[in-house]
Amino acid sequence: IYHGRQPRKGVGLPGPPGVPIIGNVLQIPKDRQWLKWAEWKEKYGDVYRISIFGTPTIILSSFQAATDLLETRGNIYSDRPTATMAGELVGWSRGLGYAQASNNPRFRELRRLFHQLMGPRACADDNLLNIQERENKSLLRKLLTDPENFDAHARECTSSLILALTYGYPSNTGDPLGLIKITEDAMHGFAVASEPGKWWVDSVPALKYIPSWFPGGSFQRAAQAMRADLNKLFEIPYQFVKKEITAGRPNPSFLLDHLEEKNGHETAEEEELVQAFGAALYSGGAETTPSALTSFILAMALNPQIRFYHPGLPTFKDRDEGKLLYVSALVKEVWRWNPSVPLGLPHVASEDDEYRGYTIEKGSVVWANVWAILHDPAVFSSPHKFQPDRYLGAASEQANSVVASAFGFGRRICPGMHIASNSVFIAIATILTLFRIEKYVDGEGRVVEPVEEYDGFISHPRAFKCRIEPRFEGIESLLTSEFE
Ligand code: HEM
Repeated sequence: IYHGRQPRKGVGLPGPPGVPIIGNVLQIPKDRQWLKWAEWKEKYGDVYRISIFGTPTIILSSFQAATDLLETRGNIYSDRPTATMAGELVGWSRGLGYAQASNNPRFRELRRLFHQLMGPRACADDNLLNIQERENKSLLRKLLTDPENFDAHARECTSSLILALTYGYPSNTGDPLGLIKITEDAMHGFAVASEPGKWWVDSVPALKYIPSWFPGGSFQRAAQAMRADLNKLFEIPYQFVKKEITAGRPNPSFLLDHLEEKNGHETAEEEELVQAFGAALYSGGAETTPSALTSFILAMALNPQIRFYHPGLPTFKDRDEGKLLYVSALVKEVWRWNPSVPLGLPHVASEDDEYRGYTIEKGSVVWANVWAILHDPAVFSSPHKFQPDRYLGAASEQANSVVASAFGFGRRICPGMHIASNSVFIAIATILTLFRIEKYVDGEGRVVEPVEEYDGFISHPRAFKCRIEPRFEGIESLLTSEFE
């Protein structure tokens, strides 16, 4: 771990030399930074320091270091860096991901709402599990009728689930308010505004005072358009529920419970907070779960030897009775093989700290290289291979605990991890039961190897083709009757 160096007290961490002012910026690729950072681990150890425009930036590349700092000393490392573009200018700092934790009642309140809607207890509740099974069947039906667009279906079904849970918005009536489009537009803005290195204003916050008409001010126009999309996401679903209440036909939902509890006495601040909560659900969920589902399909196309049989359509009840251990192992391997958030989200040191004799200054940005942790050959042998059985059997304890790193660490750990685990679990169990996933065969009978390539800060397999075919006849009627 120390790479032979003895830690010395009070000194700065090792790291690649940079240049004045911009530091190591030019050495970091625009895409898949985690690979470069994993390379640097080999040279500088599992805790090293780089500089981004003068900001000390600490990269943690082992489970030990990430848990020591971000969990054990979580009170020091639970803030986020200020994100000028996505957070301030577009407005996502009203949600959770960009909120500061220290002395921020809003942070605690948003985490509490997440816990209430999708904490471990809520995610074991039959009502929620039934909604997840129902939304999953809609994914299965789409795969049956239009298998080529599996990627789009995974996205739509994730959005539908959030809309159903939060607002009771029905997914089987064709999206009359166009909410899926509204969420997609806002989320596109979130992804673009959050792209590391894309916006100068993130590195030089004083640029935020440049007006939009000024040369170089085009980022302000981009921010305004993205902000307008975000405002729609705040307001339109919220107004939908209020109208349904007035019309006397609201579906059960998180927001309905909340409004009933307030009984017409909601303050403007409470209204804004609960709207921000709805948007926070998307910011965390809309890209990640579909990325995991698409990674799963890619893994199956690349590993046709993986098979799974279950009599009838698997349910959460089967899981809870301990019948689907192999599927649980598959889910974990999906988290590990292509972690959806390979660098997690950045944490900030809110005071000076010392670790292994090195100094970490207040204000340092701290990233856990989740990808490197999940591809550490000391924990996961042949880390590039997709091998679900690494979580089964006597020697699997370490793999089982380290794989949770896919959801981050400490006070900022992903609050959607239980619902995401449910979604991916039920999708994998049922898809493998009903469908064969194989490599694509072109018009001339040639097998087309899917290429394993990824894009984005939320890492998503690049578009690839495969065949998703029913394993047996009569799936349609099975799904329809079960659905009804
Ligand atoms: C494939 C599934 C998912 C993965 C791999 C994932 C991973 C992560 C990671 C690594 C973080 C950063 C944790 C840290 O700072 O240490 C995070 C934060 C977050 N996730 Fe997830 N996530 C997933 C699904 C979801 C879902 C479904 C939701 C909501 C519906 C969600 C909501 C959030 C939110 C709001 C945060 C920010 C929390 C905070 O800053 O306090 N995530 N997630």
